[in-house]
Amino acid sequence: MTRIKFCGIRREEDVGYVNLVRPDYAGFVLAPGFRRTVSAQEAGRLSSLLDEGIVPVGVFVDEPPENVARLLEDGTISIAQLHGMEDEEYLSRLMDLTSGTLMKCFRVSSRGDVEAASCCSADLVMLDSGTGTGKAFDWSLAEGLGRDFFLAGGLDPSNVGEAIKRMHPTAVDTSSGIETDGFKDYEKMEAFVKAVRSADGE
Ligand SMILES: O=C(O)c1ccccc1N[C@@H]1O[C@H](COP(=O)(O)O)[C@@H](O)[C@H]1O
Repeated sequence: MTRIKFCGIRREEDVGYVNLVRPDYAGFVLAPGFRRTVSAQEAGRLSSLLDEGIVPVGVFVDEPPENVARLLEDGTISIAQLHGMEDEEYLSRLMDLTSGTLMKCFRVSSRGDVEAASCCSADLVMLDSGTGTGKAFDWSLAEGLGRDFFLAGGLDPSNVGEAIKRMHPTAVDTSSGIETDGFKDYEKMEAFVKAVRSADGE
């Protein structure tokens, strides 16, 4: 079964929707300055309201590794999604500070980005187009990646089925595609999960 990550959870109401619809992962944007940013303290509070089994993920952009490690170690998050320019040296420093799960995100605009993902030392990799822009990248660039990956970027209930059938990702990740007027939309979340399960069944 394809796993599902809903990102950009920022209100108690959103957590309520997540607990009803039950994706595998719930993402909190902990990088400062984005529309969906929440503080570490608020992420901790929201994460504690998640039903058991829904894994909290923190999204960071070039955050000092000590800060990322602290939130993994204190249980605020279980996975750190690194969405900036973090390189192998950064990953190695972070791995010295924590045994928490690391997911490196690659913004795909060339085959080189996909090749970098294939040999990355992080536990998990994500292929995306940007930082929650609602836009897809050219999926044909990702053919032959050679390892499991999370697929993100512009996924919504209308295209996630095609994405699964064509790309066979381990997990699909969405934020803009389950929002209306900038806020999480319960019906779109439900429709997204339904579209994923239907593609899995075909
Ligand atoms: O969503 C954000 O604001 C964000 C900020 C900083 C880094 C990453 C961010 N979002 C990530 O992008 C994917 C895809 O988003 P979308 O579906 O295209 O809107 C999202 O799930 C986050 O992982």
